[in-house]
Amino acid sequence: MKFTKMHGLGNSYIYVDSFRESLPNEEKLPALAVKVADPHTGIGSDGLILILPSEIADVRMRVFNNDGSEAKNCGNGLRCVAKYVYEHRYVQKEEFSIETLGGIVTANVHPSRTGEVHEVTVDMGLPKLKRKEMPMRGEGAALDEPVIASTEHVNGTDYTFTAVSMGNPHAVFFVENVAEASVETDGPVVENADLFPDGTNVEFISIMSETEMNFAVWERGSGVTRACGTGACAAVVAAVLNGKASKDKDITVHLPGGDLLIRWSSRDDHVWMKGQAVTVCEGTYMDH
Ligand SMILES: N[C@H](CCC[C@H](N)C(=O)O)C(=O)O
Repeated sequence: MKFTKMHGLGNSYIYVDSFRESLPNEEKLPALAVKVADPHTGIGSDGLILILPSEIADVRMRVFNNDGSEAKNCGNGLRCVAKYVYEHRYVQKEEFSIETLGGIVTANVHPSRTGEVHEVTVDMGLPKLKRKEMPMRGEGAALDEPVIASTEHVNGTDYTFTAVSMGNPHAVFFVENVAEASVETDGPVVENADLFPDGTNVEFISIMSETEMNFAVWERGSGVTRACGTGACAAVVAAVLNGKASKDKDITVHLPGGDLLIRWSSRDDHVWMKGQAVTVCEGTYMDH
């Protein structure tokens, strides 16, 4: 199976182009994601991303984490898919739509004079803030309420976080210093809490200024990654909701793998993300 390995700020995936490659049967996709992601017996990545035709957008992206679970969205993946489909001339325009399980987004590539794409802007659409939209468990009217700096009791510990869905769920914690955040202990506890029927991604944020924040992430289904595009969007939304940042400003999110520029626009309430997209290599995977 031919593949392309790409990354956004070190958040890498194995991309399979279904316009060129016949895909394995549906039921084999989770196991394929686990196999190709393995750094020793596979190719090595945070998961698998499929590039597919779409009936409702210019192209469709499917995302599988390295545990085989399918995700509804992937910000770094969207930028790499946009780079790939533009450079392979599947689209002939610089602005086009991408279908995800979490909804349709709009990508804008910024090609160099040689037609290569190194940076992409994505309109990630509306953040979803209601408890039931994460989804999170709750009762009655609370399901229609946002979860802002809410303290929830998880496995005997109180956790205070803000919940934001970018099509996929994020629990955002504000900490003094992300370097001291207990990403690998609190991350999996929150990810797998009964509170989240579908699990959740877990972000740890420290605010540096009105337009800058540091970021660490425990991703649902992949663990610690160097970057999470949807997580960076969720972090900026959570910061605004908590009065720690403002809408309509380009906020630099410093992720372990590099920086993303995120803006929550008051014009249409959409979240915009701008960042790199890099092709690492192409090859043939010998499934076994
Ligand atoms: N682990 C995520 C999917 C990948 C998201 C992340 N890599 C990004 O760039 O947004 C989830 O299960 O929702």
